[in-house]
Formats: sequence, C-alpha cells, structure tokens
Amino acid sequence: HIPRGVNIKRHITELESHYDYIIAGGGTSGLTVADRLTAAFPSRSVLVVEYGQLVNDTAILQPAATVPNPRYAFQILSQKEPGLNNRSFTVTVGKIVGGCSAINAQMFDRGSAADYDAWGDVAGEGYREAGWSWAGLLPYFKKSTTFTPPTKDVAEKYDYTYDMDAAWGGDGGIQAVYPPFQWPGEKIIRHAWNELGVPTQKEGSGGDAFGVIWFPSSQDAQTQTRSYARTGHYDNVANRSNYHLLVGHAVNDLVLAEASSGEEQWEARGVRIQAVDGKNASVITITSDQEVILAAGAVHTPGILQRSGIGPKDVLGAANIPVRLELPGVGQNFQDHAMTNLFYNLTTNIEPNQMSLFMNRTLMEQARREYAQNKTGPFTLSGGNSGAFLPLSTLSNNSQAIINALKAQSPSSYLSNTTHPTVLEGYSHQLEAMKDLLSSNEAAVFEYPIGAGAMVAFLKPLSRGTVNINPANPTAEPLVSYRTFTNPLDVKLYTEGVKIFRRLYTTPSAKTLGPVELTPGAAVQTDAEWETWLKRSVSPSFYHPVGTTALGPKSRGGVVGPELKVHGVGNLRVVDAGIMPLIPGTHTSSTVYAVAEKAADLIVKDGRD
Ligand SMILES: Cc1cc2nc3c(=O)[nH]c(=O)nc-3n(C[C@H](O)[C@H](O)[C@H](O)COP(=O)(O)OP(=O)(O)OC[C@H]3O[C@@H](n4cnc5c(N)ncnc54)[C@H](O)[C@@H]3O)c2cc1C
Repeated sequence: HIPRGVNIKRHITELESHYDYIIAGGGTSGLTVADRLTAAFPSRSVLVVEYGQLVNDTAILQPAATVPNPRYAFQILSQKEPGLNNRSFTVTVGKIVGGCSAINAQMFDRGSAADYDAWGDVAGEGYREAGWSWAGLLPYFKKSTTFTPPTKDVAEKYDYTYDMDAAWGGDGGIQAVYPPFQWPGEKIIRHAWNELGVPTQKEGSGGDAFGVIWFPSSQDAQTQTRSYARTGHYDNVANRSNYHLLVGHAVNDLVLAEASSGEEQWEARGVRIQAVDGKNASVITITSDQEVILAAGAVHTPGILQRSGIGPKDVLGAANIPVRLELPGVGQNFQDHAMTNLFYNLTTNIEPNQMSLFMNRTLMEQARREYAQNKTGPFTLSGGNSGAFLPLSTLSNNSQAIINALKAQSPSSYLSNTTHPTVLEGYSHQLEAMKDLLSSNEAAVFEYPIGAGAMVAFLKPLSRGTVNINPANPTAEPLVSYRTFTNPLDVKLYTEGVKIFRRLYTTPSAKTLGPVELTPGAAVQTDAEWETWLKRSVSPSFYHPVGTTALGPKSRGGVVGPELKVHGVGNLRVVDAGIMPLIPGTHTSSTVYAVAEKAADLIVKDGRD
C-alpha cells in the first residue's frame, strides 16, 4: 500500500468549507461512488468522510488472513436475541478506509436472478422498470469487476469452470480470480453433493447461483492480494485535485433546509461532523452544493438519518429528537444470514488439508515461501471459492408443508408490535415474494460453503430486525436487534437445512473421509431436538447486514425511491447495503459494488442535466 493521495485529510482545518458532493462513509460503496464522481466531474469537488483510518497493514492484503482484526472493525454488542435463548452477539462491520471490503473473506459471488427480480417486485410499480432486477443489475455487476480467468492448467487441475459471456467482461476496479490453489479434499465434498442429486453449475455468477457452484475471490491476479474498495477505487485516483478524503471523523447528522419547491419537504445542504478520538471534539458543519450521499453501511446509515430527525416517530421521540420527517422504514427491515456449524472428525481425511497447515510447521513454512516467491499455494486462498447453494425443494420433502404454513401466516404476527403500518405493508409484499422464492428450484435457501467444514448459512430469513439509535445516547453505537427466529418458520426451515449434513456424510464420496459426527451428535434426532440445538448454536450474522434503508415507496415502508433518493428530502441518497429490500442468497460485497455503480450512474446523470 502506498498512500499516493495528496488529498488525504486528517483534520478539519485542512478542509474546504464546502464541497459539491459529500459522501458519508469511505467503505465499499462510498469509495466506488467517489471514484466515479471525481472522474465524471473534474471541476466539481467531492469529500468523503470516513470514520476509520487509511491503514497500511500488509495483513489486510494477505488473502489467507480473513479473521477481521478488531482494530479495523466496529464491534457492537447486539440486544439480547429472544429467538436465540436471549444471547447477545458481536456485530462486526468495517471501520477503516475500504470498510467491510478491507476485512471480508473475499468470497465474491452473486445471488440468483430470482433474488434480484424480487427486489423490483417487493418495491412495486416502477422499480423493475428502473432497473431493479437481475437484467437491470447485470451490466453493473459486469462493469464493477475485472475477471481474470484461470490458466488452462489451473482450471483443469481444480475443475474450475466459468462463462465469460454470461457473467464477466467488465473492466472495473475490483479484480476477481480463481486462486491457483485448492485443497484436494474439497473435490470429494463437491462430488458428495452431486451424489445427493445437487448438480454442478458451469457458472454461478450469471444468475444461476444454485447447485454446486464456483465463485471467484476479490483478488488481484498478478499479486494474489486482496482487491477491495481502496485498491480498486482509491489508491489510483487519490491524487485527483477534486477529491478529498477525511479520515478519523464521523458524520453525525445532516444539515437540512426547508425545500424551496417540488415534492420534497427538506433539502440536504451538508453534514455535521466530529473527530472520532478527540474527546469533546467540536462539531463542524461542511456544506454541499449538489448532494449528500450516505454510504455508512446498513448498521450506521440509519443513525445519520435518525439523528437528523428522519425516521420512525417513536424512535425519534424516545431519543428527544424533533421529527423533521416521519419516515417509518429507517432502521427497520434489518436482515442478515444466520449461520451455524456442525463438527465432524474426518478420521481418514485427505492430506494435506487446511488443518495440516496449522499442525505441520514444515508445510506452513513451505506455503509461506511459495506465496512469497511465486504467489501460488495455500496462501492464495481466502474464504473459499465453492459452495452448495440449495433451493428448499432439493433439501426436503417438507418444503410444501412449510410453504403452506407460510401462506397461512398473517404478516403482522411476528414483526415487532411497534411496526408502522407502511412497513407492515412492505413486509406483506416481501412474504409474497418469499413464497415464490421458497418454491423456486432456482433460488437458494441455504449455503454450504465447501472447505469450511460443516457450515451452513440461512439465505432466506422471514424474521426482520431493527437498527435504531440508542435513545439514551443517540451518538453512541446503535441498538442492533437481529430478531433471528422470531418468525417460528425460520427455525423450521433451518432444521431442514441442517439435517442434510447427515445425508451428505453418508454419500459414498464423503464416507471415504471417515466422518464421525461430534456436534450436535447422536442425542439430537427429532425435529424438536434440532430446533432446541439450533436456538443454542446459531449465530445471527454471516456478516451481511442489509435492508435498513430499503428501496421502495413510502407506502411500503421504503426509505429510498428508484433513483436511491431518500423520500421527502432533496439532494440526499443512500448507496450502501441498506438499500437491499430483501437479502440476496449470496455474500453481499459484489452486490454492493453493483448497486454503487448504478448509484454513481444515477448521480452523474442528474448532475449533467
Ligand atoms: C468480517 C466480514 C466478512 C465478510 N465476508 C464477506 C465475503 O467473504 N464476501 C462478501 O461478498 N461479503 C462479505 N462481507 C460483507 C461485505 O463486505 C459487505 O456487505 C459490504 O462490504 C458492505 O459495504 P457498504 O458500503 O454497505 O458498507 P461498508 O463497507 O461497511 O462501509 C461503511 C463505511 O462507513 C464508515 N462509517 C460508519 N459510520 C460512519 C459515520 N457516522 N461517518 C463516517 N463514516 C462512517 C465505516 O467505517 C465504513 O468504512 C463480509 C463482511 C464482514 C464484516
């Protein structure tokens, strides 16, 4: 990392008093939009305000080092989770230039076409037409990424397949590769899934993210190091004279003025910011001539809006914040992928495997040397590159019974009792879409990452949580409630999802590994016993928080319209993971980049008009 930016700012005295565009959050989406805006408008100024620092730590670039370093992440304690035996969990999101893309596991996949088509459907009239669908987003997925295919030898060795036309062809800042190494045992697990009747797809990123799929890592093909928002969208453009990045500062709230005309009640005219580590640091106002763009992520953008008096009345009232604009969806509709692990002792596992790297010093040293000298070997691996993505029908004979139970549910039964009627209306449309997605053979309900042991992530939750300001201290970290399993059908679905491991590990291929189940073990047999175990063992997050500033009309609890403009407030958009109305069946970073590319196009178009 060489911070070439002459325009990195660490103190407010180094800033201009106003900018054309101000972006709150220099993470995955914020840096993508900043890159595009500074390129499109060389004579307009852009300020990015980022809470974290510009960090030159080589561990960030090293693919294998995927355990997030707490120094570069917010670690917020969630509320007690009633569906998970009242346990609390750490909410981890990036706090560094690059945001979550600097600390994530680099698994760079996309959801199924049906997942993105559902966005347009739940948002309603005009949204699909505005490009909120798979067909509308695919050009942005392509644009965001430069995919370097594996060499013929590497592809043959690992059975890597891909389809350039269906999924790739762009030249965006984010690099994607299939790494030049996989552990030999993973082939066996892929075959085991095939033996259960789960077919292998040629390309998982072209809208068919179901079955056994390969997906790339967000990684540079030349250096085999992490490719992320900073390397892809900041380092090479930081010396643009119209670009300032202020680090170590938080956007507290918005400067709002009454709108002079049109449909909006307010106009964003700037932000109020504060140094993060200066005790009692003064609050400084920076004004914007064009737009304020919120990119602080699904966990922090709602707070900026709520502290500005934009949000649900009851939340603002409890915090004594005067209501500027009642927007009930802000901080609601919170979704993530819950995950858990079973544990198997593979008594005849193939060597070498991931464990042998840690048990065998010589192998570790060899791997280190190989990476340093050739950029090959185990150290080129990040979180993994393949998984089984299973629709409900593949999983279970009970699928129709679960879908019937869903059809019989009233939308209001399991949301928090303070849910606003418009948010409830939006959720009722989500449930309609969920009935289709759960019935579909082409949309995954569970992900089983291959190479990560017996791990399973739940991709289509029905429960919804909240992320609201703390009424006792609105500038403190938000109150995060995942509300996992508060809709009781979720634990029933999860039971189907987790039971399949016992079938997987009795397939001929998997049996060659000599699996012995350690957890949960023989004591767990009936569905009721699985449910009890799941409530004890599930963690509510696969690090994919979304949905808290959802796309959709106000009448459906939406926060942003089809152009990502916040309802009722001029010059204000949200461009981060919060805009996803339904969580797609995939790790979320590539979707965030695609949304940010689309957002940039919309902002540039408006700026030129
Ligand atoms: C540990 C971990 C592992 C993950 N693994 C994967 C993976 O393998 N594959 C994948 O596809 N996805 C993964 N994800 C998810 C993915 O990285 C995120 O969905 C995506 O990067 C989110 O982008 P964003 O722009 O919405 O938010 P972020 O990238 O989080 O950006 C938000 C930025 O805003 C800053 N900020 C917050 N509050 C303020 C404020 N008040 N003022 C100023 N700045 C503020 C933050 O410091 C941060 O830099 C992972 C995430 C984590 C945390």
